[in-house]
Amino acid sequence: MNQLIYYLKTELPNIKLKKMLSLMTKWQTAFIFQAPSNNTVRLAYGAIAEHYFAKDEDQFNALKNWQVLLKKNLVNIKQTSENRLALVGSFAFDPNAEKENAFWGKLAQGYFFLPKYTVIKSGNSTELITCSFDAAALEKESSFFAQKLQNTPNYSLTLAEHVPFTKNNTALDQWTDAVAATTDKIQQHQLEKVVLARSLEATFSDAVNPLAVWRKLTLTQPQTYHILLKTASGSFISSTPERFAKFKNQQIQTAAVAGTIKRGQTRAEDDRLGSQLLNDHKNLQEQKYVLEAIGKILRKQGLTVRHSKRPQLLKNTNVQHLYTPIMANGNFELFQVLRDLHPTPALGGLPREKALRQIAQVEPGTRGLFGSPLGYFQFDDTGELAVGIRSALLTANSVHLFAGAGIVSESVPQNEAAETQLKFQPLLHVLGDQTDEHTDIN
Ligand SMILES: C=C(O[C@@H]1C=C(C(=O)O)C=C[C@H]1O)C(=O)O
Repeated sequence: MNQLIYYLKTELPNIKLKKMLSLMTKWQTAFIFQAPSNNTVRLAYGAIAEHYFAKDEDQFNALKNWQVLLKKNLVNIKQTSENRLALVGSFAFDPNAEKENAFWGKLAQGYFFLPKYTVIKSGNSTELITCSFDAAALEKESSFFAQKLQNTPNYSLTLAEHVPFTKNNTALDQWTDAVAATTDKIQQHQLEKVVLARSLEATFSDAVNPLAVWRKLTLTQPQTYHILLKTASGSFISSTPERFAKFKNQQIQTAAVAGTIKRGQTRAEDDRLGSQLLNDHKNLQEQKYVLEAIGKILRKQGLTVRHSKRPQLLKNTNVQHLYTPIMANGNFELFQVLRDLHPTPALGGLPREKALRQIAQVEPGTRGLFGSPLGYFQFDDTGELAVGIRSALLTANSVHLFAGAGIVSESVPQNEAAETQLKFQPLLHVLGDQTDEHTDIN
């Protein structure tokens, strides 16, 4: 694509998020990104340019090349100083995956797009960035869209259309067998850690509305990211607690998130479980593998790496994790660092290639976007990506949920199954599931 793309940034009056969501129902391609405890929401409507990764493509290199090409063709018609135009979307977990799952459709290999309209809402200030191939039409398109936003009715949160639903969870026995076989291999020192995932399909009597699911997740999971990638072939939604990378000039922030226990019913029980986790050998081992691997990768790129010695707790509504924020400074080639980091042993394992082979062998299908970096790349070389866990693919009446757990030598298959069950809870709850599953893990 060698056409010039003109863009214009304007400030909008204060508009409610509900209106922004409401307007989004009309767009086939859309994206929303909100980081934890951050009052900034990025919303993208429509694609003016898009990139589906090809099978076996080096996805990080492909995105880099596409970004460079677009950058050459972007024209800021007002030359306003700062603007936050960005490519938005998701990579795939394993572009070389041989198995397939038809439900991923065109999203299987990952997808990024340049939005036609970008709305960034930070508190009371709202910015609109409009892109067009037609410079003469740009101002008109921008004000027309702004008007539509203001005149749209508030979005209703009704999820009634989602119930009742049926779940298909038959593969659980197969999954615990895979965990047992993997634990054996780890005990025989063939591997150190492997993260195994399983999926669950929920079928509804009616189409599931991805925007209602996104909104409900923001209300029930306040401590996580809230990300939605909406396309004609399905919507991927993630309420992940895990940062993959937040980057700007000379700095990358990432995190080791690994090691999990349930939340307590009371404050005292919750504290007890938290301190149990902070002192649990098996979970500390999971955390250590991730932290050391990330540190090693960043140092190899010549970066100075800083993090605390001991992990802290990251508390979500249904689970608490061991968590170590990591800061790296220095000169770096962004896409090289991202390629080297993915997948960290929080989603893949150690040693990486062997763990990925084990995953490919025992998991029944492809992970698609589950566990992949998803987020945005601004053209000023800043941006943020999260790890697409606590996630689901929504296609018409059907929702495929995914959850994984880190397997190490002390893993007990039933406990790992319970851990994945807990990780399904946030989405199941939002989808209207009332059944009380057995979710004990210790
Ligand atoms: C794989 C998932 O989570 C990952 C595995 C964790 C663990 O094994 O303790 C914790 C957080 C994530 O890094 C998931 O939620 O699906």
